[in-house]
Amino acid sequence: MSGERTRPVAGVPGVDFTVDDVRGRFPVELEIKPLSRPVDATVRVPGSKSVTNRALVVAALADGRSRILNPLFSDDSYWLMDALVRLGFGVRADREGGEVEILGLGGRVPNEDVEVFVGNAGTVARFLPPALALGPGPYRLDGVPRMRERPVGDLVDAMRELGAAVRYADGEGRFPLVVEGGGLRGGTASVEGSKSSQFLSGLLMAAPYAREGMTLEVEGELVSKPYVGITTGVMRSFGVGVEEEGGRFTVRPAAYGARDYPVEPDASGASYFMAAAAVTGGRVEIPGLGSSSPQGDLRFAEVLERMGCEVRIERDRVAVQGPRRLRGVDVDMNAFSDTMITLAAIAPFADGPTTIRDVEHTRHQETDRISAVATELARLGADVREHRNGIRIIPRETRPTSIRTYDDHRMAMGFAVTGLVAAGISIQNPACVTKTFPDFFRKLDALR
Ligand SMILES: O=C(O)C1=C[C@@H](OP(=O)(O)O)[C@@H](O)[C@H](O)C1
Ligand SMILES: C=C(OP(=O)(O)O)C(=O)O
Repeated sequence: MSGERTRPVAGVPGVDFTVDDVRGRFPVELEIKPLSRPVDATVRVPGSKSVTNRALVVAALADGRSRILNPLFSDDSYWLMDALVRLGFGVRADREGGEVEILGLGGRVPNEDVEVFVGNAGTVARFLPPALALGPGPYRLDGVPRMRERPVGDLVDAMRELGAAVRYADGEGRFPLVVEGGGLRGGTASVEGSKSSQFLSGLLMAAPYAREGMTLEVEGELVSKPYVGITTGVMRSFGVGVEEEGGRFTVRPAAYGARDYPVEPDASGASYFMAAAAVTGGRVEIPGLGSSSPQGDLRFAEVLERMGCEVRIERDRVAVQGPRRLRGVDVDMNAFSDTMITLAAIAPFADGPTTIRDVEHTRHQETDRISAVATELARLGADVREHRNGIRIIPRETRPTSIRTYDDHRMAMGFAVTGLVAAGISIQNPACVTKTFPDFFRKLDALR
């Protein structure tokens, strides 16, 4: 699992392994051998983490049986499914068949007095508390040690404004939390958006079942904006509309309808393979991801285009052809910062500096990402300038390096792409990829 702490899990019917089992199959360190020729591949990436975990929450709140098709099976979705089982929802996963069935209870949470473990999944940590306020409670939520450092206070403040009884079981502003339950009054609340968009998304998904409906006014600059569009899109698909006007989101009392819901491939996961095409001057095609995708991380393809790649985004696929020489870029990645590490990891091979701006919020994620990237790029030989909210990378010749990943899946996946072109790269603790992409190294190996 993502982190050092484990605890007994309820187990998800149809999933016959634990997160620890999967992690145990990885070596302590993995050497990445450079490719002997440019990449030329069609890569099927797993279902989107963000869409999967929204669909699971909304399906549990809907009335009746839903099937989530092509869901992501990884630590982050496992912890959500495990939580739903503990809470008393009917969940049946079929990994081979690529689906999860959820029996939703129309806004009711059946079990009281439940302990929920969220791992290091921001989506589980921030999406469940508002939904749990609807149940009888109490619900105690905890995660790995890093989750105890990640921000949640802005969510708790907004929940309290909406009439939810929620308290900190340990330190103020941090996990673990206790949600007392008893229903959600709703009404108007402000929610701070500058640390994470997940607070707003979590509140919106529970909003239809608040007695007075909900109006949320975003305070501060909302980071990772496209994720809110993913939230409202999933809600709309399950029959509930969100009115949005100038940073004000209104949801009227309503009920989700159960349905079959297909999950599109994960755009953040796809970024590593697009980057592989870019740095090797090769070609990669990602089927199933296309121009109508709500995933902001698809904008990474536009960054590659600015770096000299030829990019085609069609209705149901994305194709990237790498250039002979990659250009450095200056880019604001606030809206799609999960691909920041992917860009940083190929920046050493551009013909000039790359500047990544406005990503201070990534300091609160799996690790302090700006600092982790700066440290490892410097160890790799690049000339790096770290700023409070960004980073500038000036390419220099790379040297063999054992990359530390700080238990951050994106550090492991990003720098594995570096290893496809630089000699002597190995990845420490490669098992951390199980957070969102357990199969990542097998897919990377298939590029050979
Ligand atoms: O809502 C979501 O699914 C996510 C929102 C983003 O988080 P922040 O809003 O905290 O930046 C993103 O980094 C994360 O991987 C997934
Ligand atoms: C920031 C990420 O995850 P989380 O959902 O835990 O915030 C991520 O996947 O890059």
